[in-house]
Amino acid sequence: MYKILVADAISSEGLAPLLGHDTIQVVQKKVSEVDDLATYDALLVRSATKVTDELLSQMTNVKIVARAGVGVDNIDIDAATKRGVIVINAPNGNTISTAEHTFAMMASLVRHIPQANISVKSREWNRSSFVGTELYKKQLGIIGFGRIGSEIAKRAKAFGMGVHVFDPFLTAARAEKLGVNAVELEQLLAVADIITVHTPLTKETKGILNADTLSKTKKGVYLLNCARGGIIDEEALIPFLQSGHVKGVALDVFEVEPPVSQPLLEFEQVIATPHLGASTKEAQLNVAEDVAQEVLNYLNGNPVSSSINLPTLSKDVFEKIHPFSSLTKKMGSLLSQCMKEPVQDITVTYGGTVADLETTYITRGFLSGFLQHRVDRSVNEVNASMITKERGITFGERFSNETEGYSNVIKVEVRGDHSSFTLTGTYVQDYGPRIVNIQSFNIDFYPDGHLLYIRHSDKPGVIGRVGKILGDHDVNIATMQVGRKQKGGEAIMMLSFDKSLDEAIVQRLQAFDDIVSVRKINL
Ligand SMILES: NC(=O)c1ccc[n+]([C@@H]2O[C@H](COP(=O)([O-])OP(=O)(O)OC[C@H]3O[C@@H](n4cnc5c(N)ncnc54)[C@H](O)[C@@H]3O)[C@@H](O)[C@H]2O)c1
Ligand SMILES: O=C(O)CC[C@@H](O)C(=O)O
Repeated sequence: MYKILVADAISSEGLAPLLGHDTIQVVQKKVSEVDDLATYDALLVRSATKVTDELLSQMTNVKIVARAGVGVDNIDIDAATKRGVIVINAPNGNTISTAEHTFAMMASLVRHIPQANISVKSREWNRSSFVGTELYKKQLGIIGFGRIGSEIAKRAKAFGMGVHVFDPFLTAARAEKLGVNAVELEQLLAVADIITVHTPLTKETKGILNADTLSKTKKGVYLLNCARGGIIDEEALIPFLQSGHVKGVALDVFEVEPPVSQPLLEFEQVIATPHLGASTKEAQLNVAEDVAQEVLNYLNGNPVSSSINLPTLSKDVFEKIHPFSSLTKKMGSLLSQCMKEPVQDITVTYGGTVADLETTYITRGFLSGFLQHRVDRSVNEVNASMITKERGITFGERFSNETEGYSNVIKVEVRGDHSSFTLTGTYVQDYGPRIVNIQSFNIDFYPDGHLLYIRHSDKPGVIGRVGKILGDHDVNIATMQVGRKQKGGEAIMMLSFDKSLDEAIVQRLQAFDDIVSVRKINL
């Protein structure tokens, strides 16, 4: 049974994909009203709930946090990642609503509609105070040209406006396709009659419109922020409003929400809404449906397409990758149990058909399998790279044309303080995962269950003695593979059993002269 906590006001209709399953219980309550936080598998929020490290530490069973919206600034992504909790959002569902809201704010701003509305309702008829400005032929500056920014550009062009955009990640081809003028920030500031911001709030975008950049704008400029509070520095705005340099400002978002003591709200020429960009029936239905479906996918072991802390994969791609990431997880676990010393570096080399896939995900599979024996917290594809780095282990990927006769091959080399260990695996269609080389010994076995890895001398009688000891302890050998490089040199054995071996048997085997080492492995 999966338990899902819906902690903010999310469209009930949109949660339909999660309802009506015998195996899923959906609870709609604020976090503060829940006393069994540790029993929940998934948490769904909008922006009201702050998903902090502290909250996650209480939700010890949570596997996924879903944000029904775009911005994830109310979620501590690093804390979630460290705990192996996937964070997803709903990036597309509220784009149109927010673009339309921004446009409504822009029209309201230049035509003084909110002020005129208050005036008329106060029984005044004061037409001369509300003379506005046309949008037609005005120059619009858009900072941040993603989903919402580009929808605003389309609408601005329909209004006959010139559109200038600043976005360091915007390609010239996309700007040309959308018919906008891609410029540097300074050029945008100099040319725009109206500036609207549509970036996430990051270290780079916080205060992107500040005292310095505002001083480079045209006198009489209008500003809008329907993205995140803080992208326009609220305090820095005040003198520009007082001097009339900034003619008007429209704010849907604030550095502190609700903005109870925000002095900007005292200005007649500042209009505001209470974070309403995404507040339409359509947007709320869209984002709720999107996250509900994604949570269902994740809990059912299927890929999610809008993860913040995991590479996003389509179902097709996931199906291609899954056999390889399962193989590398086993390889990581096997290698970690064979090589019992501190590790400095891990290199995963891909050859053949697997090299064309999203290998970062497959490498994360190896890291999570490897680390699960070395860390005391849950590790999975979400937090594997982060924990590896935290442990000071470097890792990288290589690609090779060498396939050693297989259609696909994954070779891992792990370098430790005193030695290194290599392991090669392949996935054979209709047959499954195989380990085909250990430490340059060719071998062929299925990486699963209870195994024993023995390094020994290639001498008559060694295999017989191993068999006898196991027989003496009533242990049935399920499979046995041997490999050697040359006659009479060192050799390896990989045995599999139906149950885990007692440590005493391992000790007895280890005591033989001709046995170099014995490792008990559980996969
Ligand atoms: N008011 C609301 O209710 C509401 C609703 C939805 C989204 N939002 C906010 O709007 C913002 C944009 O949403 P979106 O869906 O368009 O996101 P998006 O990711 O599609 O677009 C953001 C764009 O900002 C650009 N960008 C990043 N750093 C930049 C920088 N330093 N300078 C200039 N551009 C930069 C990115 O390249 C990207 O193109 C988000 O912060 C989101 O939280 C607010
Ligand atoms: O949940 C909301 O209404 C706000 C959503 C919006 O800020 C977002 O980032 O998607």
